[in-house]
Amino acid sequence: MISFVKAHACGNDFLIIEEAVAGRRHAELAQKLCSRNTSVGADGIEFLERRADGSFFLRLFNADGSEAELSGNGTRCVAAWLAQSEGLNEVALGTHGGVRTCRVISSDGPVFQIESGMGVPRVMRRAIELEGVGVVEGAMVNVGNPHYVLFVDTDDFGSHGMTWQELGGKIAVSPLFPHGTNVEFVKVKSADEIEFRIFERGCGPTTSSGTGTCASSSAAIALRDCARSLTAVAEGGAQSVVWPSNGEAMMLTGPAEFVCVGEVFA
Ligand SMILES: N[C@@H](CCC[C@H](N)C(=O)O)C(=O)O
Repeated sequence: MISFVKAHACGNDFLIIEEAVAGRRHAELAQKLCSRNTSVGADGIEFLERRADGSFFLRLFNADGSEAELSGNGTRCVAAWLAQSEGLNEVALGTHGGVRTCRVISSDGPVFQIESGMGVPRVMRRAIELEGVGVVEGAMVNVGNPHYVLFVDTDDFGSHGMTWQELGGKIAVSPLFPHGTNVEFVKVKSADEIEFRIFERGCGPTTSSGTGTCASSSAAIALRDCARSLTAVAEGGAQSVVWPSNGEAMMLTGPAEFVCVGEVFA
């Protein structure tokens, strides 16, 4: 049996498991335990390593067993857990995408509001050509992990005669991105509000993404003249970002909520 915590951030859900009990089974555990029909179900697993010097390191595995550099929402869920279980109201969490420092702003029962330093986004305008689709105009954005951001103005976020889920699925696995990419479809609603949809690498359509929020927002700020402080609304809810200047870290604020703790056969 493996002990876990389940938490979500705007519906983007994660299991938190101590690295010490993972053995070398990270990918296998992710595939097994993230299954929504046959196990607990989640978009990914955050494996929490406690290092001898007192620092923390997170390894994120997507539901398909692939390892990603980091998750913004998953990191926030872990920060909320460390606040709840160990009273750490500010914590630095190492990830393969860089160290993310998270600070509890408020809490109400199982719901925590947390501000996270998300590093400096890198935005590069880039048109891509997809077989059977044609040219797609968008931007490659790196926020510790890779994203491709497209701006759309359709009611249903579709583009190129496809639903956003269909087009997102094609872009995510295009050979143009050898390591795959997360994909966001962004609508600018006003100077300080965007709405977006997310096709996540290694997991598919999700209701929210922390790094996706940062990628979409930084692209909207850099390429669509949006305000440096804005609200990004996904299907699972809103998060807010502040990006003081292109060379500075983006700050992301949003919720994390505990669902349950338990033990699972694995
Ligand atoms: N939902 C996450 C992103 C998770 C990682 C992603 N699937 C990847 O492979 O990069 C977030 O909140 O950032």
